[in-house]
Amino acid sequence: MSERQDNSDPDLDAYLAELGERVREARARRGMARRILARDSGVSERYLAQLESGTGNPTVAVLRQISTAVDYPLTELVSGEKSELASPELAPLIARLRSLPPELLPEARIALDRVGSNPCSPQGLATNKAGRIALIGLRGGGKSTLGRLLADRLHMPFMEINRLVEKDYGGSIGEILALSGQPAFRRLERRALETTIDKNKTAVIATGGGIVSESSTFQLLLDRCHTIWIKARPEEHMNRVLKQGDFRPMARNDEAMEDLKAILAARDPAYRQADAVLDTSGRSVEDSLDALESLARGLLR
Ligand SMILES: Nc1ncnc2c1ncn2[C@@H]1O[C@H](COP(=O)(O)OP(=O)(O)OP(=O)(O)O)[C@@H](O)[C@H]1O
Ligand SMILES: O=C(O)C1=C[C@@H](O)[C@@H](O)[C@H](O)C1
Ligand SMILES: [Mg+2]
Repeated sequence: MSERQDNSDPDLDAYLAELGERVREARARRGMARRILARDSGVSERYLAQLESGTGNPTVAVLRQISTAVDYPLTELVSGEKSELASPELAPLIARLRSLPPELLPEARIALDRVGSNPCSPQGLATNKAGRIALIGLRGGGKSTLGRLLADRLHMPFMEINRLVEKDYGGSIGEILALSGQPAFRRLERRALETTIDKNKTAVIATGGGIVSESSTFQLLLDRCHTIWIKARPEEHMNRVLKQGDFRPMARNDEAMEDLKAILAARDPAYRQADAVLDTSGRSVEDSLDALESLARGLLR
């Protein structure tokens, strides 16, 4: 990697500032603290900080290491031109189509044609969701607290994806991320979701905050569950996460609040795709639960 030799080119300065912003956003969408990206990419934390602030002039090799670690296309990182892969609506669709065996592609095309010609089709798709309610959103929103209580009220099983992942792996989420890394965690998360959907026609499912960062897993969730985004003000997310004794996916440092806001902003377009939204800011658990129950009953009707 090379340091800037001079700063006399305003166009280059603007480009490097935008490049830094894109790296930061890709990192936030994955919920990776800078320290973790440094570990996974092999690029020093200090250099990443420089790059993100627009004062580093990275080589292509360095950008390639970063793009692999955050699993974001190198060409988009460099060019800033958003292809379909950067669109939160299109990317999961494309990922889903790519994952299909070739013999199913004609059937997929026919299904897509039907969506285009039949404005009532969302109702048809909703039947795939059966009686499953999935709660999504950043840590501390209240997915576990409210999900368990909602399941009691609706007389449904309560499933917690992170707990299923831990059971499958035989260790904590922290250990999975430290010992096996993000990609392994995302594969376990996908498997836990598939099993939960296969085994439960009705359930309240609490997901991990980062499930939206893996397009194909998120698309599966949107297709097969009624989804509700449980949100709160950034300060409340932070206070609640702190009370639980760890910071993930933020880093334990002075930038934690900045990280949290960046993660929320990067994931906002994905979280917004939920079928309903519940804001728990400044509300009691009981009050939020009542509101959640009425949203859930509305979706299940
Ligand atoms: N209105 C509210 N709704 C839900 N939880 C609330 C509310 N007000 C305060 N809380 C508290 O906030 C915390 C929410 O934590 P919880 O573990 O349920 O969140 P989560 O979304 O499951 O987070 P994670 O992604 O870490 O699993 C709990 O300690 C809960 O008591
Ligand atoms: O928001 C996130 O990126 C995460 C949230 C947690 O539930 C865990 O799933 C993991 O720490 C990642
Ligand atoms: Mg939880």
